[in-house]
Amino acid sequence: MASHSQSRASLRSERYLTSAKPVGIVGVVVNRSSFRVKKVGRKRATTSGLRAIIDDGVADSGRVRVAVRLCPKNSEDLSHGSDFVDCIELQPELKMLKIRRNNWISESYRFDEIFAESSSQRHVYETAAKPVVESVLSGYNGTVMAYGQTGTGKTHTIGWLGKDDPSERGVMVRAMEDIFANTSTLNDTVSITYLQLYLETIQDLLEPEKNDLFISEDPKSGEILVRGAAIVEVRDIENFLELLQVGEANRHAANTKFNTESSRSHAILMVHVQRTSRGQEENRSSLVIRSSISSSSSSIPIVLKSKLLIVDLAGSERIDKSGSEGHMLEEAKFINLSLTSLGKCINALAENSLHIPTRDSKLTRLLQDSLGGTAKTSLIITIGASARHFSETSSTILFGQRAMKVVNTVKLKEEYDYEKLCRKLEKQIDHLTSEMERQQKLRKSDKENMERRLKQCEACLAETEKILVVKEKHHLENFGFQSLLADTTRMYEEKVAELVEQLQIEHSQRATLEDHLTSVQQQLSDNISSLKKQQKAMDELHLNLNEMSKKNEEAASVILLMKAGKDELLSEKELLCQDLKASQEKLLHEEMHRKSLEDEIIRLNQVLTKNTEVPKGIGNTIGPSGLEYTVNSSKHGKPRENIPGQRATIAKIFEEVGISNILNLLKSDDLDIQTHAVKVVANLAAEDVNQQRIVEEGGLDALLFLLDSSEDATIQRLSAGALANLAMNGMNQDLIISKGGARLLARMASRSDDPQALRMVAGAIANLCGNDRLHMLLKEDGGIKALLSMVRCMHSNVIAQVARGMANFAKCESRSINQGYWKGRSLLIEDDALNWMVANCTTFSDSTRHHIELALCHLAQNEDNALDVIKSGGVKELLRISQESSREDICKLAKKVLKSNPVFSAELERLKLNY
Ligand SMILES: Nc1ncnc2c1ncn2[C@@H]1O[C@H](COP(=O)(O)OP(=O)(O)OP(=O)(O)O)[C@@H](O)[C@H]1O
Repeated sequence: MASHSQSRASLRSERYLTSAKPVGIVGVVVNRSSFRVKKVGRKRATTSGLRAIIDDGVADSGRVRVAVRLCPKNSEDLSHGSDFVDCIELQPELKMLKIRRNNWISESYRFDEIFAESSSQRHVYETAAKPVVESVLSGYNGTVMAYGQTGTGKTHTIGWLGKDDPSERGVMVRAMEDIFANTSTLNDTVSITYLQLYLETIQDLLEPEKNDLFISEDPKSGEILVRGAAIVEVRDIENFLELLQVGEANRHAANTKFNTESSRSHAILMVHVQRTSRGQEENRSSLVIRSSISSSSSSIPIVLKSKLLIVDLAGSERIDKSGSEGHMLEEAKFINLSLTSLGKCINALAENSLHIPTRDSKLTRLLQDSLGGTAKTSLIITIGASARHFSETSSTILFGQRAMKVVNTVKLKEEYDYEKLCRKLEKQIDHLTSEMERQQKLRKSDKENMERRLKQCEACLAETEKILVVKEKHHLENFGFQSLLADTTRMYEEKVAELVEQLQIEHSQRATLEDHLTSVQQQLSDNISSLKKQQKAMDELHLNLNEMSKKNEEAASVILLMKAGKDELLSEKELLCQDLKASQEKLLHEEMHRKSLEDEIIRLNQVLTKNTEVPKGIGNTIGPSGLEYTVNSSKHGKPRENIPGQRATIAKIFEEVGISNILNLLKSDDLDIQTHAVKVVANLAAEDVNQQRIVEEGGLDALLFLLDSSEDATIQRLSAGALANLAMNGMNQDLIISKGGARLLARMASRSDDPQALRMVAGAIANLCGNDRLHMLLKEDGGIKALLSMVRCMHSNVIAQVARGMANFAKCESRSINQGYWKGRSLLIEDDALNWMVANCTTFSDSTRHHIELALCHLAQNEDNALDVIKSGGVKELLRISQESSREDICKLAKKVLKSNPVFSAELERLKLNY
């Protein structure tokens, strides 16, 4: 890739190419008859493809090949058709043409190709130009040139763009198409330079400001260069066409007699093709330099550079005939000068002259390489058939004939990319240098190791020698010492034996002493420990003694105290005995008194019972207190005590017996006494004055206890009656509820079927209903539900109490609402009392009915109950009450209720009822 971009860069400027880049040029002379290029897509063309191209290429002899193309007659020719006959006769199959001077004289000429008027552009290109293009793709220089009289079709043949009709494309466009098709954008570059030679001045047609460009020759390669000319890289055919059009627009043209759009300049298109090959280029025997490069450089890219010149010469015509004047005359002179110079060069080349006058004109200079140089050249001469231009046609044909004699020496040009080679070699050198350094280091360390080991060996050797010398010396001395040593040893052994003996004696003595010492020490320590023990025992004895004497003292004082206490106790005992005796006497007295009281109570109860018995057929009424009073005489006409009389009797009992004694009797084990006591308490509770004392003395608790625990139905009924009486008082109501009285009453209501008992329970609950503060608690304890449930016994007295309770409840609730203490749907309705009221409004006795009516009116007063009242049919009932109730106040109340609430009026309207 790097080398590729390098190649591109090197093509941007010829100056750079020729002066700076270190390239090696390999000149190879080849002598091949023809070139064949494998046609592959430009993008697919590969390096190996290029190599194949090069290897397969076969060059021709190198002679300039000349083709003749006959131009179709133009309008002018046709208009002069009658005056002049054609002077040209073609024999394409023989590649010959005949030119007639007159009716008698004609000359025949053979050319490489003859193109008739009808020859297509494609045929002309493929026959005359394509071989040159193929050789260029193979790395050789090539030239395709058109020469001929003005208006004979040079530009048509060479430079026609064929924009409207692609079949009309000329050599330039077709050549570029082939080049693009056979090169790769990856490895190859194609660039162009487009020049015109006008009035002996070279102008860049792509950058027209570059005028009067200078021609030079590469001293090494002999290549002709135009300094400063733009070399524009071309990507594809479209890109080329654009550039060509730019160039055409800048080309100088004028209207001549012969051609209305005559090219007055020579146009030279230079196509630079650079192809890069990579990989193993081993078999290039031609590469002399290869042998001087090591085998490792075999992958160096080889760059093939070739150049294709496509030249559209200006028209060759006789000045007098062309009708040029003034500036155009100047033009014509210059054109003819350059063409004449071209002719001269060709003549010289054809005659193998030593001197070729290429420097006579810039045209010949530019074409130096194309004619007699290293390029493969194809010349297309264009002629007209009209005899009018016999002279020009004849000279053109002669020009072509001479050109056919010019022989070129085709050369292949390859370059090595030395920079890349250098880089690669430098890399190898670096690698080898580092490898060498590494080896040197290894060798150095090996050498050091060896030297160190050698030194060690030498030292070892010296040491060994020393040891050997010493050993030798010792060996000699050893003899003298041995006898002396034996004597001395003997003597020492004897002395040692003596000493050992002495030592043994001393040792045994010492052991004896040590044993003695040990036994003495042992004895001593035994004595000391026994002394210590004795001391300790003494100390303990002392302590015990002290404690005992202390305890003795304490015991003596306690005994004294006890004695005093005993005296005291004895006197106390005496006093207590006296008290006990007195108490026993008192107790006896009280027992007797109690007995007499009990007798009295029994007697009184009997009296009371007799008095309160209700003869059959006579209804009882329940007083506001719930206590039963006889209100009528007995059936037998026997006069009864009236209520004040009873009260007086009870008050008398109360005064005489005392409330606490009576309440004590409630706890009696005797059921009779208990029953009588409950009766008395119940009757006492009917009096407001007694109620407070009964409650204060624990009467309420005792009654609730009996209600809860007694299994006797009479006691339960009487207790309920007593509770009913106590429940008349507001304060008691609070206490009854707080002590669970409502729950007990509700339980009794659900368990009992005795109408008398239920009447007491209903009376008690009805009294509690009269306290609006307790409504919620009463409901929560099941009081309301219990009240309603008792209607099941269908006993009028019970129902009367139930109705009274409802009236009480509804009235109090209504009052609370009015006072703002309560809001919302009635608790009675929640427990389903309303439906019963509506259904039973007219069922019972007057007093019961009044209670129900009142209850209904009060419920209807509450707006929140209105819908329930309507739903239950209560409106109709209210209307009836307002109209039919036997109590005036209830009638009024019902009317008021109906009037006050518009929903009732609406309901009445709906029912079509009037009030
Ligand atoms: N083979 C051909 N077939 C059809 N038309 C042609 C052919 N040759 C030339 N012509 C027509 O003849 C006219 C002149 O041709 P052209 O401009 O190519 O001549 P020329 O030789 O380049 O002239 P000049 O030297 O003055 O530039 C053009 O209109 C061109 O189309």
